[in-house]
Amino acid sequence: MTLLSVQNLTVRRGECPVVDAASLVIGPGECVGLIGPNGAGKTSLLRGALGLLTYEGTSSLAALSPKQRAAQAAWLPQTREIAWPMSVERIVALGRLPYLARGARLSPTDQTAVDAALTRMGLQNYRTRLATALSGGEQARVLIARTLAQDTPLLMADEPIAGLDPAAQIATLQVFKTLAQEGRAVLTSLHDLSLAGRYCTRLILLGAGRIIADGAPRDVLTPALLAEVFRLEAEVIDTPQGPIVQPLGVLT
Ligand SMILES: Nc1ncnc2c1ncn2[C@@H]1O[C@H](COP(=O)(O)OP(=O)(O)OP(=O)(O)O)[C@@H](O)[C@H]1O
Repeated sequence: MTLLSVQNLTVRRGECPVVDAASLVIGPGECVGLIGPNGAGKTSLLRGALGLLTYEGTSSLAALSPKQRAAQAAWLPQTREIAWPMSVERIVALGRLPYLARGARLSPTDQTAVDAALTRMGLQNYRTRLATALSGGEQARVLIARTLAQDTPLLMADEPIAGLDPAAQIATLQVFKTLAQEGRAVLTSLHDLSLAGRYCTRLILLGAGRIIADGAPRDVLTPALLAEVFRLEAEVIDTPQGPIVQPLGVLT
């Protein structure tokens, strides 16, 4: 079964392709990390695949109606600020909107999904707090919980752990890994290469809009590819949990 199929996806910003003929297929059980330097095209690839940017090529998600797409994939954009003075629980419940008739109240199924999302993100005690009165990292966790409440086969997230403390970063990636183990799939951009190596089942390395490598973390996180794509001198250390990348310097 395929949860996302993208073929020859090209996204242009002006004349220039910032995603250049990218193809990828994601199935249940995969936690896929999208890595690459700043400006490589990670956000553009994710947004293009969702049909949120004009694109050439095909994407199975972009081809769906907005309602069908919302039932297939939850989307966590890079921007994390919560503007609405609502309780944490109500913000998370927004993840259920695709399933609710206009004006309808949450069903027991909806409430179960909201409760499960709050629990997964360790937010049980934040339920009644005003979301706008939380710290940046806490708000980020609330918005991740909102995508979890959407309860979709596929979760797509753009730098979900940016701004989270180390424990919250690990806890969040563990949630993503568990979702994959439960038979869903995750596609997430990440800048922490060691966490990407430890928690993702597969990494896609993007450089200047093109997919340079796509495979098992240890096959993608090589000193040669890190040098070529990130201009990074780095040591890759194998551990039982997966590869750890120790950056040593910048190549000129
Ligand atoms: N609104 C825009 N107009 C023109 N060019 C843009 C626009 N947004 C992004 N770009 C360009 O598109 C390219 C890819 O940007 P994108 O945001 O997809 O990269 P990214 O890999 O997500 O980067 P980062 O790691 O910094 O978030 C960059 O060269 C960027 O300058």
